[in-house]
Amino acid sequence: MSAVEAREHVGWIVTSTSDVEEAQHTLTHPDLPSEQNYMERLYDRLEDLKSTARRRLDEAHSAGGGTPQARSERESYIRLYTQELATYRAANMGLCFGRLDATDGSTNYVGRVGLRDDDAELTPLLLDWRSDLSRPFYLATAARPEGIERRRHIRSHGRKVVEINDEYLDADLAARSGAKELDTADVAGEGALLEALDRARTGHMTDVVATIQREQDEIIRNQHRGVIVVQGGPGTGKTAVALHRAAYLLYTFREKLDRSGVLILGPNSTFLDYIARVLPSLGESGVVLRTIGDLYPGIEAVGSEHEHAEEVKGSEDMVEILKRAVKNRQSSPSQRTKISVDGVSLEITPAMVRKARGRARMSRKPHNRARPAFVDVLLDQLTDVYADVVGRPLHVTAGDAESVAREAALFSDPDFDAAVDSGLVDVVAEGGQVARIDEGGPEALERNLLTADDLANVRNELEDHDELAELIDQWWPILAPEDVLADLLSSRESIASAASDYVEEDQQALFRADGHSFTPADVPLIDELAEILGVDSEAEREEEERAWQEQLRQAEEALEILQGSANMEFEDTDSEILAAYDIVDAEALARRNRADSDLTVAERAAADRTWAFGHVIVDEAQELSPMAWRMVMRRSPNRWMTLVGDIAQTSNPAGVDTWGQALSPYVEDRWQLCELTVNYRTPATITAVADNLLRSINETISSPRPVREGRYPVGWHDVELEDSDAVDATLMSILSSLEQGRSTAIVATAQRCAQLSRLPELNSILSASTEEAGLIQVEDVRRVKGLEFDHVVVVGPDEITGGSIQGMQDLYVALTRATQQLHIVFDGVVPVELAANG
Ligand SMILES: Nc1ncnc2c1ncn2[C@@H]1O[C@H](COP(=O)(O)OP(=O)(O)OP(=O)(O)O)[C@@H](O)[C@H]1O
Repeated sequence: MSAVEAREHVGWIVTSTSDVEEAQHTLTHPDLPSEQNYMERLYDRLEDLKSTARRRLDEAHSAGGGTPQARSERESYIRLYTQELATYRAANMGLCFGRLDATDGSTNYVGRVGLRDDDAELTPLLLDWRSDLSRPFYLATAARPEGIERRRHIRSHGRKVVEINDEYLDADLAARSGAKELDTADVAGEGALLEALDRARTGHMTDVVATIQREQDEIIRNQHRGVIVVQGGPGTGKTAVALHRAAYLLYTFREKLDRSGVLILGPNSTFLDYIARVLPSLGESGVVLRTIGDLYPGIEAVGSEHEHAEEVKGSEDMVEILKRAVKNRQSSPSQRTKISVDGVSLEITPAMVRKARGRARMSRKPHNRARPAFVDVLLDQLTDVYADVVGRPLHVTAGDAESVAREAALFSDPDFDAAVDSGLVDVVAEGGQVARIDEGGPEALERNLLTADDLANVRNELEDHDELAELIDQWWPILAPEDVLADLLSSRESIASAASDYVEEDQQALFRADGHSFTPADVPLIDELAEILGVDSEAEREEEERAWQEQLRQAEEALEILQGSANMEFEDTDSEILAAYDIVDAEALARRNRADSDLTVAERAAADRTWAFGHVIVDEAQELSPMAWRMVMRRSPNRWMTLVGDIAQTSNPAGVDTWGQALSPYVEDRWQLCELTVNYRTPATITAVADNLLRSINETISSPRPVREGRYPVGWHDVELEDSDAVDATLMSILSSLEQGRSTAIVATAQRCAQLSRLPELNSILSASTEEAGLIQVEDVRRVKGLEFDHVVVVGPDEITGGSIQGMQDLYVALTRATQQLHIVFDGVVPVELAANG
């Protein structure tokens, strides 16, 4: 399908095949003055609303004191006006970009934000692009006009309207408007998009709200309340769609999502930085942006990983290995241990510890939360031992006096001899030696000299027993997930024990030296361990709530005391005198110590491992390993998710091969697949080369249709890569041939990047480049996922394909990053997969 056919596919009425230059040619539209007036009116109204929000915000800030209720109301107002102000500020650029003329004669303007007049009827002046009434702006076609007869695209610079293009959805009206006007207008609607696509790229993505296409809009507004998967090739706008969907959902389900938050996960921090401005430019700030590497609160995974380790750690087998690693920390002694309580020596046998461990395991609670069971069973047994030793009358039936005396020492009971003499001790002797001392049976128990209170006291004493506490910490320690993982990965013995069924090579892959920082592949393991251990924010919250109630009780007590003494002090004095209890209530007093009350939902959600997000969006979702899916699914108990990705671009060896396989453990087949089929980034000249490679990766995946033909052929350069001078000279020659003022990425394997960054000529160009003049960067091929540049120079394609298990996919990603020009620098051999075009 040609670029023009692709444009028809996305729903434009194309009556001419003119290119970008022609589309940009602006005819003076007869409505330009009236549209300029309307634009002025909109901006004036926006200014009014901004100053009102600013004034209200100032008032809310300066209002002091008040009851806790007033304080919390004030905080809500501050949040509300801050958000309003951010929305109005964000709407400043390109405030209005469309107009819809309906067949019933009504007219609506479409823009970044909804505006109403301040008349009595609050007449709508501008529709928010996300409102239902705005939908035909994105969806209406000649075949399905949705009650619209004309769609107008308005381009402006600041307040100045610079271009108006009309699309007629009604043939009669188009004819009445005159054929010439119709042709030009129809092409110009397309021109708005082509102009946007042709624009020089900075290091940051921009929103596409004025030019969202039909198939994209259908996904953005998809009402399915479960999992939707957005599959699309490179440049089809998956990221754009994901971000606009977040803005749409926050607008449409504001109340619910304001409370629960939206999480957007991206592949790496460079990518998050690249997309970070899109949502604020749409007026949305309450979204948590994270990578898998920083999704676990308090952990920042910056280490790098060998891909074999990435594969092993990503496999779901790790769940069992981690469980074993935790089990291995639940130990029992190999010998009897003695502790002394009130001068009484108590013996703890391995069997007693094993019994406690068995009971704790049987509780089926996570490790840390099973510890109380372990402690309980151990203390019960020790209390019994104490009772046996101290309180229970014993009965001697046999044995010689000497042996009995030796046993007496064991019991540290000064009255033991007396007990033997009086026949209270039951010693069983064999062969002239004491074989064992029986508990004495039910009658003896009945005669136990310790009361229930005595035993309770003994138990309390055992609870506070330092030596015993240390032993318990050895046998059933409280564990932190990051410590368990660090200990496991840095000990070959621990790995061998926990992963005994792994082959040597896989065990090796897990090992790393002590003190190594965590990698992104470690983070899902830490999260899994947090589950196995029971590191639970819910429990922490309960604990916090208990602490809060305690603070409140203490504050009430303090105020009561104050009140009591005030009654005495002020008995005969002026009743008008204000006492502390008049102006501070218990809650306000207690609240002074509470620091977290001002946190936003996004801040609280980001800090809480167990936060249940209202909606979760995953970009480049094909990169998630089975372990990472487990982690992400925990954040989305309601399974309302938008997963965006392209399985042809999977570079994680543990990543997704098929969506069904990745999702079935969580939602079986209850997920919806939406596909994007048009490539907005890469022109056809570049796509042709990438398509050759795609066929080698997966024959069944069809490549998206490019919307632009492209002005430049792909450049091929045969250079000996080990000859640094030659490489330097080639790169210089390529860079000087590129259109200036545009961004350029030189993409290679990490190893080759290290060589490139030492090339003298290139280095001086790199350090002198600026964003304004067109940034030039050297980028590791593993870091360019999701990004785009005007020009891309791929160095050493065969090194990229041979450099990793997913090398072909990495090269495919690299080839599809350019919006304008692609150059390929190879060393004698062009990978066969590209050769058709070499
Ligand atoms: N409707 C649109 N109007 C204008 N620009 C668009 C539109 N859709 C996509 N684009 C632009 O096309 C480019 C590619 O979009 P995006 O990065 O979202 O694609 P992607 O499918 O996520 O690509 P990849 O999988 O390769 O990372 C971006 O510059 C984006 O702004």
